[in-house]
Order: sequence, then structure tokens, then C-alpha cells
Amino acid sequence: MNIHELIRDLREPAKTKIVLLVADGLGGLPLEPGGLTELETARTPNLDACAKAGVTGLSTPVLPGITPGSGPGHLGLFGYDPLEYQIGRGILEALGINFQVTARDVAIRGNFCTLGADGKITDRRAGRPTNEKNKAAVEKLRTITIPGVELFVEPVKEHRFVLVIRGDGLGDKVNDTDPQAVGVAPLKAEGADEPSKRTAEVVNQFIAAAVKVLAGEGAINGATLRGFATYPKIATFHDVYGLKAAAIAVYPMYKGLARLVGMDILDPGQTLQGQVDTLSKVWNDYDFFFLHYKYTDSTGEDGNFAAKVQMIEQLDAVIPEIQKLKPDVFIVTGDHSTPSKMKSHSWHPVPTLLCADMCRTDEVAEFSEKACLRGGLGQFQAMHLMLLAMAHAGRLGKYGA
Ligand SMILES: O=C(O)[C@H](O)COP(=O)(O)O
Repeated sequence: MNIHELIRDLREPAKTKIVLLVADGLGGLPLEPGGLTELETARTPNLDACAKAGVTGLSTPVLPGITPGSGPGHLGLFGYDPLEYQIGRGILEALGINFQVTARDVAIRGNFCTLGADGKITDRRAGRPTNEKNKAAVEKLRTITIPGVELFVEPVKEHRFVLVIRGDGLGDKVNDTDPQAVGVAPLKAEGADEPSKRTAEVVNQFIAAAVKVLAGEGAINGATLRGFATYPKIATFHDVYGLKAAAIAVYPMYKGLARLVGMDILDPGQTLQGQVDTLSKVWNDYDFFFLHYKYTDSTGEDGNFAAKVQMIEQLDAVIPEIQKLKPDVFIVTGDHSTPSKMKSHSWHPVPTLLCADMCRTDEVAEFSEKACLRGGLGQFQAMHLMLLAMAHAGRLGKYGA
């Protein structure tokens, strides 16, 4: 029996409500050994109060030492084994902008990037352009045609876009052309089987044409691709947990993840306050609420320690508004760590707190990496968090006689 079968067996209806607040890339590192992390530096009176009232721990997104992307990081938090459900980033990004992916599509996540005269990447994100600059560059990419396939290019946000290649006999076992590093040239696409070789041929032609059409777009003069994916088979959140779930996210990729597992995608606008207002507005319509907060991740990836501290403090300020709704289970965690010191995601376990009437509280009175290490949840796998959420929500019956 696997976890989803167990949950389907044990789940019981209830009127309880669960809020899962994901601060993307929450975990961090001190800049100097013995120093404080971003979370430990931030003033977080409300998160500290939640940690004191609840139970805390450290979640391991995939396995010890494994650095997850946001895709596997969130699928784990939703209770899907990230080793079993390897969903390409392309599908998540496409679903995030509500692109209607068909069985003949390969969906791919794109980055506008900056290339030096030597063809090497100098900025993987082309300076995080405005959405307007992104749209203008997408219009240029839309002029590219390749015989035998249909191409769809859609803007996402800042440096992000989606490429969908539609045709017959295409495969998604293609390597990323994004080396996820600067100072090196984008990689050539290669396919691991015949259908994927066909996809790789199209991709290499597309990237060569992209450099030509993007000339003169300033910092945007190249494109990299990653997360090639065809539409996966995956059980919905309702099918597994029997929960009516709402996703309240600003960035498309996280809407895509939620859409992939069948959550209702709400549109909170572009601000954290808009997300909290939306939560309050639909409070009576759902059992489960996934709130996503992006800026603890992007500031970490930019290596901006002070900005990440500020983003954490901004998040802390809205916690009382969420608590006013009296969630039966309130969880704050992250999908992975993104230490500013590393300017990237990392494998470090993620601070997690869970508030619920039936939780067994611990001695922890602050929300931080060090404090959560002493928490009553201990160190646990992120994919088990939903079991804890369901149990504390009174939604799991007894296992066995
Ligand atoms: O922000 C995102 O899309 C990802 O978390 C990081 O992707 P990037 O490193 O290509 O910006």
C-alpha cells in the first residue's frame, strides 16, 4: 500500500480548515560561520508566537543532501513523492499561465538571458526585465517558424517564458540547455530516444533563431530552456485527500503546480495583502488553502541577505490576519532553502511550524532554523507533512484494528 492509498482508506470528512503557507526558499545560512541566518536575523514576533503555540521541526524536501527545484519541493509538500512524480518544469510553467497543454505538446520553461560576445552567459535572468520587456521579446520569438511543428511562445513573468512545441512523435527526454551557471555557453539540446531527438532538433533550431531575432533587445539577447515535459498522469488533491483546495499564488509556476493537482486557482493580484484578502473572501468555500510567497526565494537567489530578511518581516506582518480566520491547522514552511550566501536553492532542511488544537507543543518559542531543530516534529520528510496536517485536522481515522 502506498501513502495515497493509505490516505484514501483512512480519510474522514470534517469541517476543519487547513492553511499551508509556503515561503519559497525560506531556509537560509549565516553569511559567516556562527552568525545568524536570514530568518534568525528577521524580527518575526508573529511567527515566533506561532512557533511557541504550536509544534516545530525541520522538513527535508526530497532526501538528505538533495537540493530540490520548486517543483519537487512543492509536490513533496502536497504529499506527492517527488522521486516518483518527476514533473518537468515546462508543464508547471505552462499550467501556471493556464496554457491548454495537449497530448501532442512538449512544454518547456524558458529564460531570457544575456550572452557575452563570446556566446557565454553573463546573466541567467537578463537582469530580471520588466514584464513589458518580456512581452516584447516574446513577440520576437513568435516570428520563428520551424517546419513540421507548431510553436507557441508565452510570456510568464520577468525573465521567464514558456515554449510549447506541438507535433507528432515528439519526446521530452531532452537535456536542459540552461547550464544554471554563468561564464559558460548554453548547452546543445540532445534527445535520449528517437522522439526526443526530434524535439532536440527543433529546440536547437529555435535557440539559433532566437539569438538572431533577439539582437538589439539590450540585455535580452539569448534564451535558455529547461524542464522539457509532456503532460503527466497524477492523482488530484481531491482524489487523494477529499479536500476542496484553493491555491492563492502570485507567480505562475506555483499556480501551475496547484492546477496540476486539481486545486482551484484564485487570482489574488500581485501583492501579499491581496493574497490575504483573497483568503478571507473565500474562507467559507474551501477546506484547504495553499498560499505561496515567492520573495524569500528570489531575494535569496539574488544573494541579497538584507532583502530576504525584509521579505520575511513583511510576511510576518500578515500572520495575525491569517490567524484571525482561525484555521484548524496552520502550517508555515518552505519548499526548500535558498541561502543568500549560496545564491541558489540548497539541501538544508526547512524550518516548519504547525499550529493546531491537538498539537503536542514543544519548548520552541521562536521560528528559526536552530530553534526548529529542537522542535517536536523533529526532522521529517516534506511528503509526510500532509499526513500531519490531515491528522491534526481530524481527517484521518485509525489504521488497523
Ligand atoms: O524563479 C524561478 O523561476 C525559479 O525559482 C528560479 O529560476 P531561475 O534561477 O531561472 O530564475
